[in-house]
Amino acid sequence: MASADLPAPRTPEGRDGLAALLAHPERAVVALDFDGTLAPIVPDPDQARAHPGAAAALSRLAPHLAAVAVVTGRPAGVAVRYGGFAGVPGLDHLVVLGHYGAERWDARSGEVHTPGAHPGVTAVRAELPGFLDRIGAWSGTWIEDKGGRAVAVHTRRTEDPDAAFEALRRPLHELAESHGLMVEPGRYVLELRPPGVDKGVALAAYLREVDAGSVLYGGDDLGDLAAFAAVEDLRKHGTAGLLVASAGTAESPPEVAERADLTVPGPEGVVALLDALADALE
Ligand SMILES: O=P(O)(O)OC[C@H]1O[C@H](O[C@H]2O[C@H](CO)[C@@H](O)[C@H](O)[C@H]2O)[C@H](O)[C@@H](O)[C@@H]1O
Repeated sequence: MASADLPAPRTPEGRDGLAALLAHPERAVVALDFDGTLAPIVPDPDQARAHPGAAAALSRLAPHLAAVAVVTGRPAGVAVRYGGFAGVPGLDHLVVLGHYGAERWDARSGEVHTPGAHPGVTAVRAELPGFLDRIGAWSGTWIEDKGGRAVAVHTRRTEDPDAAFEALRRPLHELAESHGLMVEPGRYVLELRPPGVDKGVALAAYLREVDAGSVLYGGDDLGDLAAFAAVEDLRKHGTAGLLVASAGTAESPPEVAERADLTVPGPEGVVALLDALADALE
């Protein structure tokens, strides 16, 4: 049963995706990015927390669905803590795919499975402060240490975050390449991490694992486009999918909203959508 509060996707594929979720929720997966989608963007990544209604909305929705997952660039354990996802009734089967799918936390076990430190990341973590000094990175450029699987360089707190970001692109690509890493660009952040997995690879594998009949994926940033591509590919092969952009601020990458079937205003809009879906299914 549809709810009056459910927004209508603007594409036929999106409308099919929503219809499939509502018709057969027991086969549907809802997968969401963390920063910018479930959690409002803030200047300090350590201060990011899920929207106050996020865990509650997910916990209302999850019992009706095949699965709920969070797919994030964060270490899985960090997303679990900042999301307040552990021990929430209804979220006892939640899965968090962290580090773009390299790590996995399962609510069932409470454990994180990680491939462990990557030697290239270990080397870059040591080299990066001196490297940024040498290339004259803008004042306010800041290194986020994400453990052994990635290191992120942020420009949000510089005087000109766009210029500081552009100035870093090439040198960081060269540094990453010299250590067998890749650069994942995001909102005023360039992340150096091992290649081989992305949100699309991780999402597609998870959907196969749970034998999903349909999927809703929501994201806000460039790293989410790989997951969008995975859903677009599944749609070509008969699995219905709804792509949701969490957008609406000047810094939201336009590519995300352009590719989405439905755009909602940031984490507030995402939580309202989850609640509307739960209303429709209850
Ligand atoms: O895949 P996500 O869940 O979206 O995580 C991607 C990166 O997000 C974080 O950075 C972003 O959020 C910060 C806190 O709001 C913000 O300050 C920063 O400008 C954004 O780019 C995080 O810090 C990264 O490690 C993640 O890779």
